[in-house]
Amino acid sequence: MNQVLILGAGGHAKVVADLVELAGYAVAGFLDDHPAGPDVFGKPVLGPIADCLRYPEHAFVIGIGSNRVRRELAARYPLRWITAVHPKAVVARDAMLGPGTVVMANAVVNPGAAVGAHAIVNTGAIVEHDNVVGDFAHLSPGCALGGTVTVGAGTHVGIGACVRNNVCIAPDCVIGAGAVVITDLKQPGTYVGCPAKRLNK
Ligand SMILES: CC(=O)SCCNC(=O)CCNC(=O)[C@H](O)C(C)(C)COP(=O)(O)OP(=O)(O)OC[C@H]1O[C@@H](n2cnc3c(N)ncnc32)[C@H](O)[C@@H]1OP(=O)(O)O
Repeated sequence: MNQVLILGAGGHAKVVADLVELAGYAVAGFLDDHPAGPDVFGKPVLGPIADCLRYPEHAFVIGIGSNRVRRELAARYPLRWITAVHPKAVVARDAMLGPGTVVMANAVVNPGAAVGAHAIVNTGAIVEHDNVVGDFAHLSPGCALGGTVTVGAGTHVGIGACVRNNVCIAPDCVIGAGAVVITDLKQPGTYVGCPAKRLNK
């Protein structure tokens, strides 16, 4: 059985550990620069993240919710990244999931969809047919993308947000909790409300 180490040891890392084990891997422990305690989810925190290079035999996954941090860690460390799918997620047989991507319980990834590397398809998120979801994106719990939606790399779609079919969202956007996106969002930025509008801050 593949031994997996998880980068990060916070709340998201716990959920990742749970699904990684349910997906058939053995979680050896966590690496975190500022852990809250010596163990998480019954597994030890073995050291800071930079120690990952001391474990060439292990496979890895990043259990950190920040899209920016996942991007930085993936660029810094040339590790063997697993893709992990919760056994109660539904992933079409032709859907593509990149390395480091996690798909959580009750999420659905429908036919023709492609999800990039180190993305998070969080609990109950719906990735409809022919969606293209970029690297380091995060689809929060309960969000729904209509058919043929594109979500740019590094974009965070907030909890419960909806995106109309055929809409394209630029990279590095934040879509607020509960937002309803009905037109293309061409500029990076934070968008909230129904219909979603750019937040001027
Ligand atoms: C398992 C997990 O937990 S996964 C993570 C799930 N979490 C999420 O999905 C969180 C998504 N984040 C949000 O919705 C945030 O509120 C953001 C990113 C949109 C905005 O956050 P901030 O930049 O900190 O904005 P802030 O809270 O200061 O609000 C600014 C304004 O936008 C409004 N606003 C903020 N969020 C929303 C929203 N989701 N919908 C509508 N209006 C909003 C606020 O009421 C405020 O309005 P005001 O200026 O008229 O008072």
